[in-house]
Amino acid sequence: MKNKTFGSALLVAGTTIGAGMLAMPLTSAEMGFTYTMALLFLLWILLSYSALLFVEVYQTVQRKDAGIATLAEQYFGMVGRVLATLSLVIFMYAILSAYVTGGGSLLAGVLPFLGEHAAPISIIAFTVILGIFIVISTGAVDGLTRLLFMIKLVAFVLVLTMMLPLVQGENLMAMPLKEFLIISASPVFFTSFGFHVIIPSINNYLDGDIKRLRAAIIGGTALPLVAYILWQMATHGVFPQVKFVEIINNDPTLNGLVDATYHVTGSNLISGSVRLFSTLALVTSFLGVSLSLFDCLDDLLKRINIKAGRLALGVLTFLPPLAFALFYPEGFIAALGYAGQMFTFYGLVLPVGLAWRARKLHPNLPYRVIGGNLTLLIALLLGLLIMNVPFLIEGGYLPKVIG
Ligand SMILES: N[C@@H](Cc1ccccc1)C(=O)O
Repeated sequence: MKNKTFGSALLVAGTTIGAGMLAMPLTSAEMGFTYTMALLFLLWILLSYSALLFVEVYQTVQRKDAGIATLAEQYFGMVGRVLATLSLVIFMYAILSAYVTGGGSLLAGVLPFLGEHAAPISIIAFTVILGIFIVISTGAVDGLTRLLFMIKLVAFVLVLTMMLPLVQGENLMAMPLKEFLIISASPVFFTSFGFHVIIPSINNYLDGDIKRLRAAIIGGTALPLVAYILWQMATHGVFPQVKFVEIINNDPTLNGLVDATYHVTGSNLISGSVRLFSTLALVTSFLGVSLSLFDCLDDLLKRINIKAGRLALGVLTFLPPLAFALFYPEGFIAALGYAGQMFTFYGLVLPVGLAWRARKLHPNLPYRVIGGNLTLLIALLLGLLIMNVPFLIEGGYLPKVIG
């Protein structure tokens, strides 16, 4: 594979742009575009910062294939290893089960001749076909992601060329309908910028070259930011806020949004493009998360001195989400409810802790993320706040949002 840094940046962007992007406009409909922009920038900075903290800490690893849980053990002992492993593995199994279910039902839609077995067959086919690439190698996943990401980009540009000309300046001026919506919406936006599980895989893929890892992360997070801004501008700008809120109250799903855009643009092409785009968003994010889980399990097995082959690792990666999707969907839906919390833990609280310890033990590391202890503290506090937002909404302290 020629330029691995470019490929890694696309793996980051591909993992990031997933289901979250589709949920975001529904979550922020009542918030108005200005506040939406503010939240996008703030969370982009926060999550790029935490990813770069991982890069900083990766300068101190002993093996280039060390996983996040190995880093946690290096700095926080067995407690760190166990907490990191649990939050990573449960998070990834839950999100993969959701992706397998979603991908399966999309596939079943084009295979109706399978009759009553369409759903399970499609779920299995979706997983096996994509799983093969994971089992082959990271290079194979890189190749497939490049291809799919390009098609995804074309579909997205098509959506934008149809929607952006209809944007009206006054729609973008809308203010939040309730106070503190920006806080309520933060977990959905936060998870939308998530990709951190893939850092160990690309660190290994780039042979532990910190400069290239850093470049891949900066490039790979800039792309989603631009995509999210344009997407929010299109959705917030096409509809007056009252209408936008009405749409999502009638059907708070992507389908509702697609139908509404179809009415405004009068074009069938828009529904097709949004559908193609959302399918590919799901697939590229699935590829990124599966690759991450595969490497995370490898890291765990190495720790307990089990040498598993790629096929066995593939089975361990895909069998549980398949089983959940086929036999016990309630299980992963329950786990998914806590996905945001698990991600805030390993994606923000943990890297802050790691960097804090690493800076004490290795004060002269060549690369250091800007900002000192105060920045670490602010990031930690924001992480703790975002982690508690669902409880604050439940307790009635914050307004409810979709997502
Ligand atoms: N950002 C992904 C979700 C995700 C979060 C964290 C890690 C990996 C994936 C999405 O929007 O769907």
